[in-house]
Amino acid sequence: MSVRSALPARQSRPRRSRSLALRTPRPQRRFPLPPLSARERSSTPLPASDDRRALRRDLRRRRRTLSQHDQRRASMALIRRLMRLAPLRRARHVALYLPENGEIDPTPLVAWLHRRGKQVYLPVLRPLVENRLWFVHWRFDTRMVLNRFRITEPDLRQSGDRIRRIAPWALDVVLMPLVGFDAQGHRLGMGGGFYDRTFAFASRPDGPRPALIGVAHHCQQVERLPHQPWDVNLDLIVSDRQTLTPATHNA
Ligand SMILES: Nc1nc2c(c(=O)[nH]1)N(C=O)[C@@H](CNc1ccc(C(=O)N[C@@H](CCC(=O)O)C(=O)O)cc1)CN2
Ligand SMILES: Nc1ncnc2c1ncn2[C@@H]1O[C@H](COP(=O)(O)OP(=O)(O)OP(=O)(O)O)[C@@H](O)[C@H]1O
Repeated sequence: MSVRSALPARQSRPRRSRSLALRTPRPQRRFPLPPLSARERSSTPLPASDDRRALRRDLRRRRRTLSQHDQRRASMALIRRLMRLAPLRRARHVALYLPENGEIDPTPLVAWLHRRGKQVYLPVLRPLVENRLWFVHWRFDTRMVLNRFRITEPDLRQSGDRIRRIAPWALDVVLMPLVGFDAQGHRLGMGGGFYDRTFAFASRPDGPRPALIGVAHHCQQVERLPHQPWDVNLDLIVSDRQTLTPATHNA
């Protein structure tokens, strides 16, 4: 399926004026990141820190610097790992995302999912409620729009029979885009708390819940991330290099 073909042309963001950029002192970077070689990019852990915003920015920059070739190779390696996972092989309803900003690309999995009769869902920013997601069935005729973060998502304004939402608890597997992760299974997302809020119910011991699988490039692994009380626990983290089962939570 062509993801991008139906998309509206991108508009460039307004640039900050040079004079403003010169007048505003740049904050001291806590994680100076010199340009990395391809090998270094995928193996250097960043230091532990509680400065989530700075870490988020640096990790986002890190994944953005991957070449198209590295991106494609990482995506294929990720897909090969995902296809082996029992929760995904068993699943009927699978949520993934359209990659932005250097995120590892899970969409080559879609053909495999469809061949096995599985239904694929995409996150949509939930209207009127603060930072929560809906999940909408993604079909060949789903009309797409850009949301306020300029991420492509299904258009909620299309006619009722073409828009099919699923309750988050009814999903079998959710592939969650990570900005960072550590070996304990702690995660760093985009900072909106969208996935944390939407899947907060998954921390309760009873009731149905999807398998939450964080996905990222190997170079997004850091030594240690602090656990926040509201962080949803992941069942697995899969990168292009490893499949990680978080041993303990809240450690
Ligand atoms: N591909 C993809 N789709 C996704 C997510 C994601 O992480 N990746 N989301 C996962 O949650 C949701 C969108 N969440 C987002 C949260 C913050 C920003 C963001 O760019 N924040 C800016 C500040 C924006 C502002 O408030 O002006 C920033 O961090 O600089 C983008 C998306 C739903 N769709
Ligand atoms: N279940 C929740 N209920 C209310 N607020 C929440 C909940 N989960 C997270 N938040 C709030 O969302 C904000 C962002 O959280 P955090 O920095 O952990 O985001 P993130 O995990 O990077 O983002 P995401 O969940 O979208 O991937 C925090 O201010 C946090 O208090």
